[in-house]
Amino acid sequence: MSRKPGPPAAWETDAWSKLEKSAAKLQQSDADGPLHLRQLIEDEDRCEALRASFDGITMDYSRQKLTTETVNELLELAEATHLKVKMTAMASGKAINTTEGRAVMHMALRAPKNEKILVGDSDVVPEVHEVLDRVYAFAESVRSGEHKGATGKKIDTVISIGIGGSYLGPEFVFEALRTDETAAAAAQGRTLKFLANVDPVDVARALSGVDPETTLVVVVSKTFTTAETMLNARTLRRWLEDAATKAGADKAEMIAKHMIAVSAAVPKATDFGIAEENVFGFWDWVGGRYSVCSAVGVMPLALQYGPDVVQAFLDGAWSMDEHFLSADFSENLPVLVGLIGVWNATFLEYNVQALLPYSQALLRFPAHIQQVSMESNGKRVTLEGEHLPIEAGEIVLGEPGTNGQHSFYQLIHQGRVMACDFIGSIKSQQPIDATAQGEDVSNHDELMANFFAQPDALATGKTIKELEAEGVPKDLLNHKEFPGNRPSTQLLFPCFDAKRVGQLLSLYENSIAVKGFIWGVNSFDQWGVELGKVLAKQVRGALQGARAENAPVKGFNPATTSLLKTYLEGSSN
Ligand SMILES: O=P(O)(O)OC[C@H]1O[C@](O)(CO)[C@@H](O)[C@@H]1O
Repeated sequence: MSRKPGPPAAWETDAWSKLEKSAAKLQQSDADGPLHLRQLIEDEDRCEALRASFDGITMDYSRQKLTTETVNELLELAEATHLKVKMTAMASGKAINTTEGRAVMHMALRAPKNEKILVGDSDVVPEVHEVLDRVYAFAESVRSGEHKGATGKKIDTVISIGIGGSYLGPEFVFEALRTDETAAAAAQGRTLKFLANVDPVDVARALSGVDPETTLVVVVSKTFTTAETMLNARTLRRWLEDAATKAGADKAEMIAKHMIAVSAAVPKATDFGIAEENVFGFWDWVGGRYSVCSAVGVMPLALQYGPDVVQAFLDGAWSMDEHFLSADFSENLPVLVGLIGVWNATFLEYNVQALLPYSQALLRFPAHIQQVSMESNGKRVTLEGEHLPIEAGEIVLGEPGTNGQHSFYQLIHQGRVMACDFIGSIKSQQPIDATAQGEDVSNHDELMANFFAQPDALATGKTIKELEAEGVPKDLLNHKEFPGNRPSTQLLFPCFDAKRVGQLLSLYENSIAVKGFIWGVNSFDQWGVELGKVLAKQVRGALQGARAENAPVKGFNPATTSLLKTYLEGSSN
C-alpha cells in the first residue's frame, strides 16, 4: 500500500521491533526472575531513573513493567515517529484534525495575553482574551448582584446545561474545587448544578429546590444542535417562562435575564432566542472534549468561584502546556504518561487504564478523562484512513481511592491486569488531624497510606512460598496468592488547588495527544458517535408516529420492532 510522505508509521520503525522484543521478554518473566516487578522495584538506580518531576509534581513510574532500556526504546519510538514535529504542529495551529479540516488549539485558551498563537494567519490570543474578559465581567456582575433577575432578585444559582465535552470537564473542575479553601470561600452562598442527560429525571434533579427567580441557566453547546441539550434548553426555557407568568413578569425579560449561552455557533444560539450580548463564543479549533478552558467551563466556573480562581486554573494548565512543549522527553510528564500508555496498551496488551485519584475532590476526573481519551483515541484507522494493524486506544475507568479498593480492586489484584495511575497529593484540601485525640495518624495520612501501599501490593504481590511460611492452609494457597507484576504510575501533587487542577488537566490532555500521535490516529474527530444519533432520530420519528396516529412501527429489524411495540404498549396502559 502506498503511503503519503512523512514520518513512518510507528510499527514500521526499528524502535517498534525492539519494543516488541522487550515486551515478549518482560511478559515471560516469572515470579522469581529478574524482570518481575518484585525484583525490578528493588533496584535503586532503576527507581531513581524512573522518576520525573515538574513544579513540585513527582511522577514515579518505577512500578511500570519496563526497564530503563525499554524507556530508551520508547523515547527512540517518539523520535522515529516525529513526535516533536507533531506536537509543534498542534501547538502552532496547523489543521491536524484532517477529517474536519480544523486546528487543535485548546492550549491557546489558557495562553497569557502576551503570547502570540497563530491559527492560519491570525493570532487567536486577543480573541481568546476578549471572550475571557467578557465572561469574567458578566460573572462579576452576577456575583455582585448588579445583574438581577427579571423580578429584581439576586441570582445565586446556576444550572449549566450541556453534555459530553460541554459538561464533563466543567463538572470535574467544579467538583475538584468545591472543598478547596479559596474556591469554597469565593463560592459562599452560591450553587452550581449541571443538567446533562436528556432523561427527564435529570431535569427533576436539576430543578429540585431551585427558585427560577434566582437562577441563571447557561446553555452550553459547541454546535447548538445536540438533541439532548436542545431539549433540555427548551424544557428550562418553558420552566422560566412559566415562572415569569406566575410572578407577573415579562417572559422575554425572564429569558433575557435568566438564560445565556456558550457556543461556537453564535447565530444558532441567537435563533434560539438568546440575545447576542448573552452569547459567549468559542471557536471550531476547540474540540468539545478539550473545551473546559473555553467559555464552556470558564463561564459556569467563574460564576461559581469568581475570575481569580478560574484564572489560577487556566494558568496552571498553561504552565503544564509550556512544560509539555519545552521539556526534554525523558523528563516530560505528559510525554512519559503518553509513551507508557502506548507501551501498556499496545505492547503489553493491557488495554485498560484505571485512573485512581486518592482525593475525593477528583471524583469526576476519571469520567472526564474517560471521554477525552476514549473519544480521542478510540479509533481503528490511521490519519490516512488505512486500517490500523495494531490495537490503539484504551478503556478508561476509575473511582477515587479508597472507595475503589472496596469495589473493583479485587480484579486488579487477582484478576485481569490493568495499568493503574495513582494520583495523590501531599496536602489535603481539608485536613483533619486527631492524633492529639488518640488517632494514629491524620485522616489524610490514612488516605495516603493506601496510595503508597496499593502500587506496591500490585507490583510485588504475595507468593505461595510466603503464604506457606505464614501457615496458610494448603487449600487456600491459590486463593490467597497475589501474582504481582501489575503496573502502575504514581503522580504525587503538592495539593489540589485551582492551579494544580489545571496542571492535572493539561497533563492528561497532552498525554492523550501523545498516544494518538504515536498510534498515528486522528485524536480530534469523533465519527463514531454519529450512527447512534441518526438511528435515534429514526426511532424518535417512529415513536412520534405511533403515539400521534397509531402508525405501525416500521422500518426496523424484528428485534427492535418487537421491543418498541412492548415499550409502546406498556406506556399506553
Ligand atoms: O457541545 P455540543 O455540540 O453540544 O456537543 C456535545 C458533545 O457531543 C459530542 O459531539 C459527542 O456526541 C461530543 O464530542 C461533544 O462534546
